Amino acid sequence: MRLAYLGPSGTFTHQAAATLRPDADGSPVDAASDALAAVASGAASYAVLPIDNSVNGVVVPTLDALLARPELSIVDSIVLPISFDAFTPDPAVAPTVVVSHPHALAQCRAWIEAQGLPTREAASTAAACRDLAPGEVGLGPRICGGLYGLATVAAAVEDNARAYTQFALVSASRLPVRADGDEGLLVALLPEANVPGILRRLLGVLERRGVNMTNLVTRPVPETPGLFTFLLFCSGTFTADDFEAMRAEWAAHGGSARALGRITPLHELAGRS
Ligand SMILES: O=C(O)C(=O)C[C@]1(C(=O)O)C=C[C@@H](O)C=C1
Repeated sequence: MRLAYLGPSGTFTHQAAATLRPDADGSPVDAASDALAAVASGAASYAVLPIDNSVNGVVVPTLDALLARPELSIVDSIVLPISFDAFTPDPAVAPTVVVSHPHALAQCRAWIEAQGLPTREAASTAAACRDLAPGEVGLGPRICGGLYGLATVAAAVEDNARAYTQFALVSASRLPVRADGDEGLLVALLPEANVPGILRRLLGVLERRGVNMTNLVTRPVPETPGLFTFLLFCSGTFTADDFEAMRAEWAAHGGSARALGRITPLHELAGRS
């Protein structure tokens, strides 16, 4: 069974994929859209992608790729602690730039500032570490040091020692929509039109049903300039029937709802060690 993940070997996403589906044959790809294209075409049974980080927020390329693939849904998720080490391919050469995934650079601001170095973005943490030239410092998971023959400049350079990223397992099969206990649901709501009060009316459905919204993200609808999809990160307890009733209410208020799948609200982790 093939599983496409944001690669190359050694990314946090690789670690999430190996934990979610240890039996799968992992296949690294360069971007979220490529991973979902592989599932949509049947070339892979699953994809694993990062969704949101407790420090830097949602991973926009993953959300956009999911919105573009209504035939796919999130069937499982995992939340992993995130810590970055700084690596160099050649300790004898003075560092000139820090390279990593934009989410990694955003989570290590204090350390980067203390070095007084500029930054450069890479497609992933492991891609940054794999492609380092002398004088470049890469930020990535500890495993990248051994994988890519690098020397460690500094360990655990993140600003926040309790950072988490959530990763989604995506497949073409649709699970019945429900959530229980500390699970949540990610819902895409497309308003019919951008008119005054539409968001308040749509969110009223959650309030009346006692469903908590833990995050709200808006993404443009590429085909309709000025129209946005609202992505609702919800937490609560729903049955499939509850969701169908909510979907009908949203439709009555001018919104079409699609459940992207079950996720873990990151605030649920606040009390965990
Ligand atoms: O580059 C990686 O290692 C990834 O798996 C991507 C990613 C992300 O998209 O946020 C995953 C976790 C970390 O927060 C940093 C980068």
